[in-house]
Amino acid sequence: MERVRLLVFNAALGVLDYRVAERMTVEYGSVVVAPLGPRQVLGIVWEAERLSAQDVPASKLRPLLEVLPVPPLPAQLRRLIEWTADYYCAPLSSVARMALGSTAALRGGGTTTEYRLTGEEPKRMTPQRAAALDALQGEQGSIRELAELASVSEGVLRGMVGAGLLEPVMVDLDRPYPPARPDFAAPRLSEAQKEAADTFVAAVKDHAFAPFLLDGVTGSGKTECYFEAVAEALRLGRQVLVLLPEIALTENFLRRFEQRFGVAPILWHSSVKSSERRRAWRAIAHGEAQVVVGARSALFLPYASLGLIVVDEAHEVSFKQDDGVRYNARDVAVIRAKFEAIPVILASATPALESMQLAEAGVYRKIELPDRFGGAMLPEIEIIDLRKEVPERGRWLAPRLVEEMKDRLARGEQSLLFLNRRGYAPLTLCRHCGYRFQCPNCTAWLVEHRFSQRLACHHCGHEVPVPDACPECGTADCLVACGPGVERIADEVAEILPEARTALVTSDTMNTPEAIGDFVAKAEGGAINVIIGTQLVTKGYHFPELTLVGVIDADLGLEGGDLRAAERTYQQVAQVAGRAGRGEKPGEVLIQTRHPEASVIAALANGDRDAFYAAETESRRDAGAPPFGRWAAIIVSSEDQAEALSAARAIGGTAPNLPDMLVLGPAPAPLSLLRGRYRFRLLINARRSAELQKALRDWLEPLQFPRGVRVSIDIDPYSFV
Ligand SMILES: Nc1ncnc2c1ncn2[C@@H]1O[C@H](COP(=O)(O)OP(=O)(O)OP(=O)(O)O)[C@@H](O)[C@H]1O
Ligand SMILES: [Zn+2]
Repeated sequence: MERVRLLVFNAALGVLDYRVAERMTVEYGSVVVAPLGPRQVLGIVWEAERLSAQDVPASKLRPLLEVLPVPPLPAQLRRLIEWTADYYCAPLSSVARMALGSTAALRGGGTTTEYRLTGEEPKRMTPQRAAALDALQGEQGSIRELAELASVSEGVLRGMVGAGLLEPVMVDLDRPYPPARPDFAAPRLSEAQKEAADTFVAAVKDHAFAPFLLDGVTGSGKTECYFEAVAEALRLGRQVLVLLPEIALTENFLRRFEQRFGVAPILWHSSVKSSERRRAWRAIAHGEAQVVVGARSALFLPYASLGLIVVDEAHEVSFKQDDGVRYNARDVAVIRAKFEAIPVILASATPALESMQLAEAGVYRKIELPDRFGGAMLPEIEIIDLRKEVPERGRWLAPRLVEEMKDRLARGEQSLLFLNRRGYAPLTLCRHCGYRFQCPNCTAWLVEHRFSQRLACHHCGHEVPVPDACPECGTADCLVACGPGVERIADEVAEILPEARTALVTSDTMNTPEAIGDFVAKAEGGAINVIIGTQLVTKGYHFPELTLVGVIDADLGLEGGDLRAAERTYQQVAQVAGRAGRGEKPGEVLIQTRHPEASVIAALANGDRDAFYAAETESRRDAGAPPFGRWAAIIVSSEDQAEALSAARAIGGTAPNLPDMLVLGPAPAPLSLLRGRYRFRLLINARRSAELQKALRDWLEPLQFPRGVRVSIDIDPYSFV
């Protein structure tokens, strides 16, 4: 090639043409450095006919500067990038950036320097040094990573290097990973498991696109089944990607993987340190990384020879990214499998309605595991009507739930209390004047956190210490906490069962792999009597002694009237209920509610999943909601309210009038102020036949807005705030 078209990493520039310098070889997908004015940009060589660019005569083209020493992005991945940008109306370069993941890795292998403690005693001790010595035991990383870990400045650590307290270690960036062994500890599968596993194994051998919905009740051994498919891919020398919805779950997965295959898988998520990301990215691109487990960002990496994708807990909403490129990793995983011509397994005990519908329609092949493994029974589910069984004043647990917890404690069994609300109380107000603590940057109340003694906004991170007096009327000691969060439930448990050992499981307490690992080990070893947690503990875990689950407030998720509220409530409660009775002892679930008549609560109580899905499907069909119709949102925001409003009106005023598309709004978004930006929203409801993305592009592209205005499109939105 003499002339190349580049997708450059600058959304404003997009596509530019260059000349290939002499003695330089490039291919489609090569990652290159090109001159741009006095600066340099990174770009990917793309098929010229697939990207339109301004026509520049050959004589005016500038030569490329460098081809980076990494394998070219494969064609299948380039097609996936195009598809994603097109479907989600996102800039190509923003999507492509997700494939590069670690820019440092592009510079090739070699070595990097990390630091660790030497074990020397400091001659001069300062509080910062003491903190660092304490926090960095057994750690190794760059100065920046260690500074973050120890919460001290980089200067303090450099001083410690000088004083011989920290020593440099050379790390080989491309040191190989130990190989996973497909037959290390193969389990004996039940009949149903074997049938499922055989189907997956055959599909991996086939090397053809094959989407599966693995629909198995909680505790049926879905993981064991898809592990057989992983083993087959390993035997064939092909790579596997396992997507999990949360970083917290990777810890648990890692241990099970290690037990099955003899080594840990390769992790990919935002908390993996930079030298490890660099190593992982290079191994992935060179085909040496065998099994990668990660959060959704692992989906766009440049696997050299992918053989299987698994999306575990595939119903989870966290697969939907709500900033930057607003894509749904579950859906894009299926598309990637299509481009790669490989099987993809969506595993869940509570599949999304969309996935169920695709299975009904024959697009996905449904594989069912209707029973728990090892003869364990699904738990008994009972309703506590909070209007009749009233908790004591100032408490949140109904007497029956308390009795059952006491009973479990006496028998040495575990209880789990679920409330999807972090902190101590969701709202704090002044008893004297009624003042409510609100976030200055968002339409949201500040949530009290007793452990950190702060009021925090869960949207933007704004925090203030809990004041002694009301900031409005100045009265001292007049603040009251309204409603419960998990910390408050933990307090209540401490009062009711003072001798119980409890664990509080939220993203505030389980914020490192060590903390999660520690919790899982304790819970498995029976060192915990009562677990109190948010949605973080609802799925994935297997504690054989856990026999009682209490749902503190099943109505919480039904507030707000979100399109998927009922479905989400069903999934969350069914998942948390699924933690009970997984071992030999039977499980019991108590659901506290004020609306026992709501169809979702009734379906949970009767264990009638089919009835719930059928009713929910009909109401979606009536509403033209997914999967029968489609939604898209346009969110307009600015720090200036008037500017945001006028931009939103301009968009509303030019809305196309199409027979298969209905435009609602603009209206202030429910979260009308977020991180200091005022937000307005338009909702589009389209028939499946509509050319939604094209209509949106034709509509929005000609419009111009002031610089401070941001307009983002959300296709198939999950969040309606
Ligand atoms: N064939 C088997 N041999 C031995 N143990 C098994 C087998 N199948 C499943 N198990 C064990 O049963 C438990 C439940 O399995 P697993 O966690 O895979 O279920 P799951 O279907 O993923 O459940 P959930 O959806 O609730 O997370 C695990 O401890 C697992 O190791
Ligand atoms: Zn805020």
